[in-house]
Amino acid sequence: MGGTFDPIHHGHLVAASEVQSRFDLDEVVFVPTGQPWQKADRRVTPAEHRYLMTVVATASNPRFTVSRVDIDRPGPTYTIDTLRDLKAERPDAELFFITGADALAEILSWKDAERMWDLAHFIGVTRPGHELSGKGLPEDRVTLQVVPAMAISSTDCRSRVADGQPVWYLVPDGVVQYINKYHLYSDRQATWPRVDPTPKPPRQRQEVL
Ligand SMILES: Nc1ncnc2c1ncn2[C@@H]1O[C@H](COP(=O)(O)OP(=O)(O)OP(=O)(O)O)[C@@H](O)[C@H]1O
Ligand SMILES: O=C(O)c1ccc[n+]([C@@H]2O[C@H](COP(=O)([O-])O)[C@@H](O)[C@H]2O)c1
Repeated sequence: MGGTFDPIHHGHLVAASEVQSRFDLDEVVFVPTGQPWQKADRRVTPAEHRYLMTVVATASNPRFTVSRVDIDRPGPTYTIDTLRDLKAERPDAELFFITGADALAEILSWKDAERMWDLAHFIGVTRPGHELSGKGLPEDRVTLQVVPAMAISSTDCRSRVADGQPVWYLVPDGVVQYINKYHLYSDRQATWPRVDPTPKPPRQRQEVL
């Protein structure tokens, strides 16, 4: 499952868990994006923070792992490269790519979209507020899957932190604590690519989380 994960939330985790169970997958690999080129118009938290929050969020599930392939590859992140890198690491694996309804609707705008179908089977999952459709996509390479509705977005989580609202139970507890520890989102200063996951001294605004 690829994503910017800024931050990872329970919508991502429920979707991944549901698809793992439905398709009896051995492993769900969470792949945080390096440079999400279709989000170039907004600030994105340094990749190292997003990667570490994803590790924290998935650590307790033995079937969940996190890959660095996208954050270690220079340049814009393209799923065609993600799939090639994962296939190179796991030559015998059958790959499935999990994507939400909103992302699936844009998939034909992705780089080399027509070449992706040979590399993985795509699972489009339901997401509140978005219509799930496989229209225009190859039927034998795309499966639509209903998952429990979680009306959560990373955008909303970031806004809540910035506004001093809680994100408890929208994201895993460890992610709340990670956000608090590194003061993410509270002052909107964590901009890519200035990566500095070094703990900063505690500040007054800690109590907002
Ligand atoms: N609540 C959700 N339910 C189902 N799928 C989701 C949900 N949130 C995100 N996804 C899917 O997870 C993948 C990664 O999403 P992403 O990291 O961009 O999260 P996001 O909440 O959409 O972020 P943002 O609000 O910053 O755009 C995408 O395929 C997206 O469609
Ligand atoms: O390959 C592309 O051109 C492409 C364009 C936009 C998004 N993606 C991938 O789609 C996944 C979800 O992306 P996002 O931006 O919604 O978090 C993530 O793995 C991205 O790398 C891929």
